[in-house]
Amino acid sequence: MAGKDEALSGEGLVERLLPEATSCADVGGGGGGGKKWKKTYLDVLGVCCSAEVALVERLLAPLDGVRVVSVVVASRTVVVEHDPAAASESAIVNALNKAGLEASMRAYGSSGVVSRWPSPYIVASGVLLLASFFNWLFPPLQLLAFAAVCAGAPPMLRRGWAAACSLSLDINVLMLIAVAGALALGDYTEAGGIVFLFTTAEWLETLACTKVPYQCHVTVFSNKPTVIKPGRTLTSQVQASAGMSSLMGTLPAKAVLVNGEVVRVRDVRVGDVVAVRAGEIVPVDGVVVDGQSEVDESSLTGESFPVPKQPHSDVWAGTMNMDGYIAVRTTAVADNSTVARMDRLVEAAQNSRSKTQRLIDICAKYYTPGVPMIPALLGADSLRQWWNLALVLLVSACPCALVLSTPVATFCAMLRAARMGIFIKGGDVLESLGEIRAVAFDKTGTITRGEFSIDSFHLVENKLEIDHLLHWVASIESKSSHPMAAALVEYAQSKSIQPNPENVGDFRIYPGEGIYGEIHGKHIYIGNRRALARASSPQQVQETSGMIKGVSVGYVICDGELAGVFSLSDDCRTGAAEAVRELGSLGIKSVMLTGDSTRAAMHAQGQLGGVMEELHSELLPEDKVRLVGGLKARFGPTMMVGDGMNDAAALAAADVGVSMGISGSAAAMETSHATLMSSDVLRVPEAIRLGRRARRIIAVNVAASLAVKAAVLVLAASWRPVLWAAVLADVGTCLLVVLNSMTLLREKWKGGKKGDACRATARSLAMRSQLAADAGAPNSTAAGAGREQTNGCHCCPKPSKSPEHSVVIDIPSNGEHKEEQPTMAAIVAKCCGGGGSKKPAASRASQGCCSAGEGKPINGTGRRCTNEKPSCCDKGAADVTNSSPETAKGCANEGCCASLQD
Ligand SMILES: Nc1ncnc2c1ncn2[C@@H]1O[C@H](COP(=O)(O)OP(=O)(O)OP(=O)(O)O)[C@@H](O)[C@H]1O
Ligand SMILES: [Zn+2]
Repeated sequence: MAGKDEALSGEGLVERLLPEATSCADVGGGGGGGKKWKKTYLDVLGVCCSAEVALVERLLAPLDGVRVVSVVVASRTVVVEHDPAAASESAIVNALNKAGLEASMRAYGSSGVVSRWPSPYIVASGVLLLASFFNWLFPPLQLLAFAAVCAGAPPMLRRGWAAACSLSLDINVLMLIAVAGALALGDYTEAGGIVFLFTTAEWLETLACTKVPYQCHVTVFSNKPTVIKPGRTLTSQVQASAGMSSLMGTLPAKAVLVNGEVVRVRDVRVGDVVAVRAGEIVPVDGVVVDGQSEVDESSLTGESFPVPKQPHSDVWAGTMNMDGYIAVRTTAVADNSTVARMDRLVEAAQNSRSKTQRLIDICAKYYTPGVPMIPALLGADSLRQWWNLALVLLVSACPCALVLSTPVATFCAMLRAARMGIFIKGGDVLESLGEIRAVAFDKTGTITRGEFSIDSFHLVENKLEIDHLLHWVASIESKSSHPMAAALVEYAQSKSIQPNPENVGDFRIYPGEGIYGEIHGKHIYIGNRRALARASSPQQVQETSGMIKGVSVGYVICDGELAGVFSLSDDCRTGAAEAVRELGSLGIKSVMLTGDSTRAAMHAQGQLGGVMEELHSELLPEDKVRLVGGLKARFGPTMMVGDGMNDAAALAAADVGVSMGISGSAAAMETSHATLMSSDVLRVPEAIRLGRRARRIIAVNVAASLAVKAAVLVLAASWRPVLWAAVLADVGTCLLVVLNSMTLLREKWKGGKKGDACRATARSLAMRSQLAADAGAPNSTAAGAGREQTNGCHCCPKPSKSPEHSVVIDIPSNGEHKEEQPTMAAIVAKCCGGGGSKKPAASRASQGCCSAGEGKPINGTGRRCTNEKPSCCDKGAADVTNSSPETAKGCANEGCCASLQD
């Protein structure tokens, strides 16, 4: 990990992309000569296409004290890293404004607020042009068209002049030449028309580009914490939390420590405890240490329902505390918070160019100088016609629409993805998404929840005391982040054995095998058969084969002797089967790659209803890489979805690597090309669909801009060159391209369908009931739900409303709302194994209904709990052949699942 960080900063990526929040930090580091570098964000409305990028760079580079300039065309943002002592912000703004680029400092948190009204130049030129049309009443009115040119041209002149000075041929210059030509021909109306059309189109385009997500932010969130009124629906906030690039702006500037002290968010240190009241935005990433509440995480995960929080829950900066009070112990400083990291990624993504875009940029470079050469080749009847033709060609030489075709669509698609809780790290990734032919899923933590429950834990030959062994195992596992580790620690705790990680020495991780640690002088390995083979004699390996049956079996080897054996199991995520089926309907192959045992892979496959086309188990990290390579060769572009350390290499090797969840492993998130912010696997097919749509839209954009250009040229050459038509075609296609790209944003997300609401309710309710139970509320225990309810509930209560409505959750204003929930919650908790809550394994097991089971045919009867049912009840029947008392309780599953089969 350290090596990775170095590699990143070595490329200057981290440094280049310091977030807004750090703008005052000294990032000079070495070699800065004591200079304080600052990052300033500017809204530059005059940035219309990539042609202006060079202009901005040429304008700012000569300024003393400016270090790095980056331009984000799609959002019209210029980011300047500078030394405020040498180059002040106003100097930078002035330099850009001298060229008419309409630059302004971006206020903290706001972004690109464009005036809704056209500038006075546009209005004046429009009115004058209109008046000139009445020249049939009074011929001198013709001169008003000339006045219209004079009124509308100043902004064009300023920008064109700046471009000309830096020897670049941008659209302003082309248009000005056309206007001058029309005036020279005495065609005042035509000249006035060009000026008016061009300036109006520019304004409309700016409006379209900037209107989209940002304004919602500015209006809904302010830097001051907004108090959400009871009864207000969440959807407005969902719409508001559109783009991650502007999410940083929602962070409060100040945080309140529990002792009442108000500090700047930047000054909050790791380990500080901050107080977050109802309606406030969580200012830092951390862990809840006190209080309970529901938090709206839609800004990060795209999931529009509140997530209950209680002590030990993780919370993230930028999410909103909706009701209740929580005290949060910080786990990262503001600049390192998830939202800050995502912000940097999004910015980097916007700067990176996709293949298509690079190709188009190259073509555009030759296109502009190439087009005006054509009239010479065509030949014209008269000088006047030649001249007209030349002007039309000149206007058509602007590749604006072509250049805009890709970045605007990419930008909109990435915003759309961000709203769905998918972070895509660049246009290239988006393009690859649309080409995916095969998807490889990791099992643990991706297809399954990664919340194991221990089905059995035995001593072998009773040489040791179980309490001692459990204490050692729990102590060593406390140092591991593997999902199995958490289950083993919880299991020990449920037997009142507390782990003592401080006593563990020489802790080691063997990828794909297990872990090792030394405690109280004992050398202990915990892991699968590979670990057993590593730590004990081949004879012992032989003896243990078939000794215990279970989904996943683990061994504890103490000083070279097998001391304990345990079995554990994990349940598939809700929606996993549906996601794979949807991928199938898109013509995409799905395979499972897991480091876990073959039995575990089969078990998961059973829960999924056999939807996976291939299963590969007992893989080492390098095997996953090899298999991803194989998939690429066999099927074409391949996506890998994974969560763990053991997936990092495979994620990097895939065409698109997708990491799961903000709480997934950091290594996976760093190496992946995209991140699902929630643990919803259904977003995988949705992301692919979005990628395909983006590709289609880009293709339409490119085709339309080329076709319109071609049509104008053909018309001009074969019939009559009409200058204003050429201008209209040019600016019109620009606008069309922008509007077409924006359809990517507008469409409602349909991916969740019925499952979305089901899960939302399930998770939220199950955890609420847990909260209520903890608080000792009456009639709220899971055990309170009757059996007949269990049978009748078909596992997850179906939402009664349409999916679009069901994500609108009214925020309860008082306690009444909560009181009617426990019964529902109890049903959900009972049926759906806790609906994803991180409950202790023991309590999950006690819910009986659908907790851990076996996908294996029951006792040779050939009956199998196959599941075409909603996947929250995708739990197999119990393996009744297992004589272990711990697993015998699994028999209870049979009843529930069997009843659901009918
Ligand atoms: N901390 C641990 N404690 C016990 N066993 C472990 C531990 N870490 C790994 N193992 C064993 O090694 C196996 C492989 O682990 P690995 O992390 O490669 O895959 P996984 O997470 O189980 O599955 P997947 O590849 O689907 O995520 C596990 O199935 C488990 O048996
Ligand atoms: Zn995993």
